[in-house]
Amino acid sequence: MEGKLIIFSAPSGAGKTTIVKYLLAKHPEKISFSISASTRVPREGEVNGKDYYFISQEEFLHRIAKKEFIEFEEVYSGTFYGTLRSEVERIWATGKHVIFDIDVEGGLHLKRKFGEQALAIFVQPPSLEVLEERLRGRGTDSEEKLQERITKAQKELQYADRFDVILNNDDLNKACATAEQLMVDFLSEKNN
Ligand SMILES: Nc1nc2c(ncn2[C@@H]2O[C@H](COP(=O)(O)OP(=O)(O)O)[C@@H](O)[C@H]2O)c(=O)[nH]1
Ligand SMILES: Nc1ncnc2c1ncn2[C@@H]1O[C@H](COP(=O)(O)OP(=O)(O)O)[C@@H](O)[C@H]1O
Repeated sequence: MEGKLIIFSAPSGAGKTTIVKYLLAKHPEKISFSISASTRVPREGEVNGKDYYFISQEEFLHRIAKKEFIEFEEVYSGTFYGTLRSEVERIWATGKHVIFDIDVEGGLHLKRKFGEQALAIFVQPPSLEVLEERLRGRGTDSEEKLQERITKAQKELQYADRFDVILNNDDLNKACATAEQLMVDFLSEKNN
């Protein structure tokens, strides 16, 4: 059985992981997280097979060759991320819908591929300055990586209007409540 796809995309630091985690905690019976494969080094507290499937670049390239990805990207120089077909099928087989935390290009790629079966939400930070503050506050990236994320964010913000919905994440509680409503409405639509 095929379910639906709920896609959250945004520049790094906009708050998509926080919002996705909120929805997963609140609706575990409806949705399940698409665990991406990544060649990134795990952050403090991240668990292999829960946050990501952390794999080597060699294995990633091998899986590209075997056509195991629905989409993949070199999101930051030298770091690959990708959605495994097996992951989406595994979740659908449990009767749940799939929720994604994925970069802007990847989100648009999935939307193009799945059309009405997917809801693509762009999480909009109040400003680039606030985005930078949030990234610094999170404290997970070196100055170099932070600058790379901010440069990429400037480009990504221009793609917001290609998404089905733009979700403002100024007040986190409001953003979570709106995201929940959007999701519940979309999942209750029958004809897609
Ligand atoms: N295209 C694509 N992007 C992904 C995938 N998984 C994660 N990403 C994105 O890669 C970027 C980097 O993720 P991460 O290193 O976890 O840091 P974050 O930016 O703080 O969430 C984020 O924009 C993620 O949403 C994937 O499977 N495909
Ligand atoms: N509305 C908000 N107001 C203030 N801080 C926020 C808000 N949303 C998220 N954050 C914080 O900003 C940082 C980046 O959020 P995160 O969810 O990791 O973003 P992303 O997954 O888009 O990179 C985290 O430290 C998070 O707690």
